[in-house]
Amino acid sequence: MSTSLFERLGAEKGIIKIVDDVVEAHMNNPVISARFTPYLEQPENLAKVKSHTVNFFITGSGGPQVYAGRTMETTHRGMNISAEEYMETMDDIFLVLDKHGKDAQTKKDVLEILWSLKGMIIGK
Ligand code: HEM
Repeated sequence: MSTSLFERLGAEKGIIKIVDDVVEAHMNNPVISARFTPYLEQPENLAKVKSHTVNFFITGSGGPQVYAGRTMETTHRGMNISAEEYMETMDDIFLVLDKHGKDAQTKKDVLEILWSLKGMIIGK
């Protein structure tokens, strides 16, 4: 029997660590940091966005259905996110998955999810 992506990402604990590291990587990525550094001044808001993102990946990877945040289109509407910025977020995510020792199949599964979301996030 194959292990779910949720399990391979380390279940809730593993996903929390991955999201923490990805957000830190975004804060340090010069192409997209301006989108994220303002949240350093709003710790409560940052915690809420992080917790929604953790729940989004728990739900989307085959864990319990817990996502209660907004849709991807609603969340990113008005941000006018470019394809380049989207590629940078993906790069950050894959560097973190490498750092956490995730295998090629796991990264492929994550890539499939991110690829399917791009039309809901870019240029809105
Ligand atoms: C790679 C695919 C992406 C996924 C899966 C994703 C997912 C999410 C999720 C789940 C939230 C929280 C929604 C909520 O709190 O209701 C969020 C918020 C946010 N995302 Fe994304 N996102 C992606 C790409 C991007 C990109 C490319 C940018 C900009 C460079 C971006 C900027 C933001 C910002 C600034 C927020 C906070 C919005 C707020 O405070 O209202 N996201 N994202």
